[in-house]
Amino acid sequence: MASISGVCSPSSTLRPCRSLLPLKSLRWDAISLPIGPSDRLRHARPPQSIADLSRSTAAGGAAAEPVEKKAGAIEKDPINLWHRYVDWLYQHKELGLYLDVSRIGFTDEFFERMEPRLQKAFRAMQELEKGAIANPDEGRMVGHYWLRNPKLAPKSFLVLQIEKTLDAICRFADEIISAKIKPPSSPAGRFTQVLSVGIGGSALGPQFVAEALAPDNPPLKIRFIDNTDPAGIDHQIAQLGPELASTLVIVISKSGGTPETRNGLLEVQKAFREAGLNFSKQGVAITQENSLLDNAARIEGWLARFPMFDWVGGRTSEMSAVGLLPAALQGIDIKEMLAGASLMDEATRTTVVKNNPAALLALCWYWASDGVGSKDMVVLPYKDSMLLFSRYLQQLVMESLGKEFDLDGNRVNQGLTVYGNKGSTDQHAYIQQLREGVHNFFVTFIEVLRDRPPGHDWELEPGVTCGDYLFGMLQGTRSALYANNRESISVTVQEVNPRSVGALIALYERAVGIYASLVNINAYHQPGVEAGKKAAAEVLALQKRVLAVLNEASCKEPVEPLTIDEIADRCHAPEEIEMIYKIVAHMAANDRAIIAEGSCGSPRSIKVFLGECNVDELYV
Ligand SMILES: O=P(O)(O)OC[C@H]1O[C@H](O)[C@H](O)[C@@H](O)[C@@H]1O
Repeated sequence: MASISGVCSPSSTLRPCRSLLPLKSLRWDAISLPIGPSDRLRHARPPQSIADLSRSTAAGGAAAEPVEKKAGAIEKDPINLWHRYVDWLYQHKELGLYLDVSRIGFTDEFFERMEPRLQKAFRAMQELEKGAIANPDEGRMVGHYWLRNPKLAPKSFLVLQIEKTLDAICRFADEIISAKIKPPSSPAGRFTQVLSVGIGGSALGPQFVAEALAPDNPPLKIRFIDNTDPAGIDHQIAQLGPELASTLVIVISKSGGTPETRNGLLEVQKAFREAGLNFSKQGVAITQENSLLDNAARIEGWLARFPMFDWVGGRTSEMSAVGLLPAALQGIDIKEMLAGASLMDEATRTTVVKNNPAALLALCWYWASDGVGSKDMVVLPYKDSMLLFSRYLQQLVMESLGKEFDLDGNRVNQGLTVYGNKGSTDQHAYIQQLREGVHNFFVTFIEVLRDRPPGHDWELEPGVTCGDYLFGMLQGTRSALYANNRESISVTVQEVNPRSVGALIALYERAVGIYASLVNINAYHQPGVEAGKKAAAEVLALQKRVLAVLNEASCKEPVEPLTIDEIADRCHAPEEIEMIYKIVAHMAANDRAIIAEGSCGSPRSIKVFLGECNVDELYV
């Protein structure tokens, strides 16, 4: 197809038609929203203080209760602080994991007041583990805890399913690594690369674990396609180059119908065709039985298919085939990951709050963010390999806790914002603001005691190693923040290994579940995600209508160029005029046979027609 992008070239600048209202001029009382019974309480006036904020949400029906003003709770006396540290320090001996909550200033009264609600949360968790429908909106059980202890699953067929799948994963990974299963036309004679295609919960766990645990020379190297960005996909495929012939493509999607993942698959399949390779001999699907993906993989005879279970949510799927197969292919000991998670699960089942690290975390989050997400959680692992932990937690925490309604249907707009990268790198980026700027966060430090494998360390100056610096940076930042009343939690592990990573995942999964109970929300659904997906589908449907209208006008003799207003009119979508302009600009920038004459900066001046019309083309 001929394509001319006219003046809508990349250098054209798109400007808003009118200057936007400065944010400063927005006033609380100027915002008028539809007010329902619970809205009325929330919107009556802006919250004046932390306590007000909690109260107003509680009044709206949420489980959040007011917490007292916190300034007085920050202990500054070093000896008292040491006592607080010792009194509250949690240790899991077998895992070598510590949790220090001493730099969160909750009071004994708060702890006692929360006790009954924590007991309620424990009971809810026990029911969940026994197979209750813990995700009522979707009518689903929530069973990720069974994955690391199948005997807990409430039905014997579930136990079998879990055990059978784990065996199949181990066997398949062994056969791939040992080249018992080979790609048909690989010069290497074995699979050397994994290309994982998936998004959200079907990517973040495998990405985090690969970064944290893959050995320097894994049996198979892994790379990811986790978006529908064509340039990103091209980059991954180009990086593989001729090694595409030795690449195992794992397509991961619980639903089997996520558009980004489908697109990634179609792009990869095209690359296989162009390279003269047979995709089905190198493709593996991880998805729910009978999903679109599962059916395609079965009909096309892909190399293997592994199940995802209805009762495992995407963001808690790292210990299912989703996380275990990619990990096993990189030579990561997945049984150790499961063992670490299982040990942590046991530890977080205790109903003695002080001995339950997940309950302590949930309690700290509640205290620090007033039970309404008023402060963000900055996650700072001081270890490069843990870089993606915050990104992984972002989905686990924010998709689970970021909810508009509570379980009783009250509007609560709950959530807990998570961000962070790693220390000490971030000390040279944004710690300045954390120390001195807006006080809207609390920190979680992740400390790893072992700097390097034994026998590799050396002193770069007398008595001091490189790792000592990292340690010093962490401790220094923790102290400096606390001195300025900025609270923090510290989680310490001996080293980053499959066991500790499994334990950390399990710890945060449980903490999220307990916190969700404390604020009375469903942690296991994601209704908000659907709105964006629906809107995206509508944009694509509109694009087809635009193309149909343009095609008709461009098939006329002479060709009839149309203004954006005319296109909107002929699409019977005058209210979509801005979106139509954006569709035209996007297609024009991508050599899509659209000719847009005029200036992109003046949308009304544009006249559009197709470089080629197709009388037979059906766009709708
Ligand atoms: O695994 P899939 O069905 O492809 O879903 C991938 C992701 O899709 C959505 O965005 C959900 O909000 C995520 O929770 C999910 O992990």
